[in-house]
Amino acid sequence: MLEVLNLSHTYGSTRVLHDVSFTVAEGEILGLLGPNGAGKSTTMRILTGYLQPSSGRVLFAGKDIQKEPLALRSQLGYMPENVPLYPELTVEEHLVWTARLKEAADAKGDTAAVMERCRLTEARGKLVRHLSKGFRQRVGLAQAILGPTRLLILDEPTAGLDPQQIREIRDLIRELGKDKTILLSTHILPEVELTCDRVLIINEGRIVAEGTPGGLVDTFGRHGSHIIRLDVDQADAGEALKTLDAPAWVRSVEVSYEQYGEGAFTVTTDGAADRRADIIRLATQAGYGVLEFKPAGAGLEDAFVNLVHRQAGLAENGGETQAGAQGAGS
Ligand SMILES: Nc1ncnc2c1ncn2[C@@H]1O[C@H](COP(=O)(O)OP(=O)(O)OP(=O)(O)O)[C@@H](O)[C@H]1O
Repeated sequence: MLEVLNLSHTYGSTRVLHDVSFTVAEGEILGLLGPNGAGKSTTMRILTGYLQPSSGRVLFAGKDIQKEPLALRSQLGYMPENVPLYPELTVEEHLVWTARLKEAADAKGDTAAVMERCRLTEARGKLVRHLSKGFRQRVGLAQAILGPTRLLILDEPTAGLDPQQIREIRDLIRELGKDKTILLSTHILPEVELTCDRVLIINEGRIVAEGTPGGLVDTFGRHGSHIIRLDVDQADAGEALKTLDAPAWVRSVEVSYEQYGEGAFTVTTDGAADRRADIIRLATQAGYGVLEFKPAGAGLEDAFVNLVHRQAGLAENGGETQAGAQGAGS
């Protein structure tokens, strides 16, 4: 549905996007995940036509949005990071006004349906200035889906919400995802794990990995820390630790008896290769029995931290900064 081709962007003399390319397929919920300043908002502003890229193209249903902006505008719902709303209007007045701006034939009818969908009906008479942040986000989402919207672009939709509000907005996004294509940005990992079908990880203006949340965990979980539990007691922990710490590719070993039980060690490798078999071999060749072996905290968070660290390490060593991780699990 959306094709992003070689986008680059420069603010003044600072290049913040480097040759960013990806596609968004019809019906999917795609997450753009990256730390603060990675270039998420810049990418989204370009996709919505608010910002002209320094170079690159965006095609919506095959049409170049720079040449034919209306092809996208009428079918796009955009929720910026801070939803601008008029505080002196009620929820309903605001949405009817938005529906009229979007040239709805039945502004009141469409508003009623959208308020129902976004669970705003009970708050219809409230002034926007009296709404909680969670309700303001719902009004932002309601505005975005009014009209013939097929594609929703949501910039940090849960930023600044409390845990209950976050859950409600996530549920709502998933529900909207049943009949809309959604691209959302976030720097919060559980967000993509819980909401998205596919994830792009962006760091320093580059797409450094792409895949399903599970696929990325699988790929990058191999390179991080692992828990190994051996048949050694407390007294022999020092000797076992020395054995595990011997190879140059081991970055650190910690005794983790308290967290993971007697005989447990956390082994962190340099991330350059999959060392799982090597760690087990190291222990067994030294005569230890391996009782348990598992990745330490194999969440997307570890995957993400590993990836960003690896990218930083490669850059320091003058290597290629693109981690070449595209396609993991997708
Ligand atoms: N209008 C601007 N002028 C100059 N630099 C900008 C401008 N907007 C953003 N930047 C810079 O561009 C880089 C990318 O910013 P962007 O807002 O796209 O990142 P982000 O991933 O959305 O981060 P955040 O979550 O913090 O908003 C940052 O270094 C930021 O300081």
